[in-house]
Amino acid sequence: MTRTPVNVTVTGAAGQIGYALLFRIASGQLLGADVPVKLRLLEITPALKAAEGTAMELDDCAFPLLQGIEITDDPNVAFDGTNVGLLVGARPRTKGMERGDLLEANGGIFKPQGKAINDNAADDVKILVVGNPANTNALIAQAAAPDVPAERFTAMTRLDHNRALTQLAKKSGATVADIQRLTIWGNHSATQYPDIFQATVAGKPAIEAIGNDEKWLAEDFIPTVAKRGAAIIEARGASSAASAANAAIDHVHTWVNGTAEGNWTSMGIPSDGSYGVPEGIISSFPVTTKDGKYEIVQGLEINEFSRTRIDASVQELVDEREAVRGLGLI
Ligand SMILES: NC(=O)C1=CN([C@@H]2O[C@H](COP(=O)(O)OP(=O)(O)OC[C@H]3O[C@@H](n4cnc5c(N)ncnc54)[C@H](O)[C@@H]3O)[C@@H](O)[C@H]2O)C=CC1
Ligand SMILES: O=C([O-])CC(=O)C(=O)O
Repeated sequence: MTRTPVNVTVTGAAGQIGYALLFRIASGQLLGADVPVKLRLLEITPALKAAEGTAMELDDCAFPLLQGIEITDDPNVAFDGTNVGLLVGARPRTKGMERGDLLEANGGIFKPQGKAINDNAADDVKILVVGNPANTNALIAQAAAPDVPAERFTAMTRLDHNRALTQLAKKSGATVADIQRLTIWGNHSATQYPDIFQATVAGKPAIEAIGNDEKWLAEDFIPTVAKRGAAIIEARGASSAASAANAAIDHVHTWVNGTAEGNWTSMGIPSDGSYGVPEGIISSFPVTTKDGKYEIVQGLEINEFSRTRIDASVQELVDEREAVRGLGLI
């Protein structure tokens, strides 16, 4: 193996998503079956021992691509030379809690981590924020990293995208592989808007594939996707973990390796003002990726049904930005 290993930092490594994520990274599913990796695990001091346990298990897998594991409670060490940073560590939402409740507690985590990324990461660093509220946590980290290009900070809405794919596949009697051009717009929260108006199912418009059932769209599909996180908490007694880890793998893999011709994905990215989304907020958009870069899909027609819902979710992001500004976090 002659390739230089890629440094991948995972925060919250001893948590439930960390446990579902690290083994997949080490086995080559994040970056490719021929890309060696070095892992840096960041945890809070009381969780270091648990992180060590996970590292022992990683050792015991004897992954050929895994060229080192470092465990630390110091963000400056964790992000030293980082090429890919997965910011997972945060306080998960528990029953009855909305994401807004988490802004302040998690802001205190993402500001110092953004600074550590700014001061220590590799020039090509790519950041995915998973920890909730993911979009605004990404904004906080980005604001603390003025020397890193803003577009390197992204937030995860791929889990929402994947959830929407399956719901649409079930309704239309197709498989997820038949579906293209689905979009999640806005915030990773209950206001998010999963948009099927541009989507196709086995080549035909998705709206036709669901028998033009707008009632299902408005009253079933959208709330099911948008509130899936809460439904998982209700069912499992804990927030989604394996599916979240899977979506993180998908997000970074697509960012690095590209979208398929004719298709796109959804990523939370800093808005450039496209589709009337205020510049600077980290909102989910339809994006294509190529050569490690992403671009917002332009020129889509947004109907009235979609416009209202995109605007509502974007407004929530604007309000979250105001809230963290008020707290001095950006
Ligand atoms: N964007 C998305 O689609 C999803 C986001 N999430 C979010 O992901 C986050 C993590 O979820 P879980 O792994 O289930 O939580 P968890 O509680 O099992 O693990 C979180 C870990 O983060 C660690 N941590 C806390 N503060 C830290 C800090 N300053 N530095 C490093 N590590 C720190 C904790 O010690 C803990 O081990 C939560 O915020 C959750 O809401 C979960 C599912 C989907
Ligand atoms: O809802 C939560 O707290 C966890 C999460 O983000 C999700 O499953 O989408």
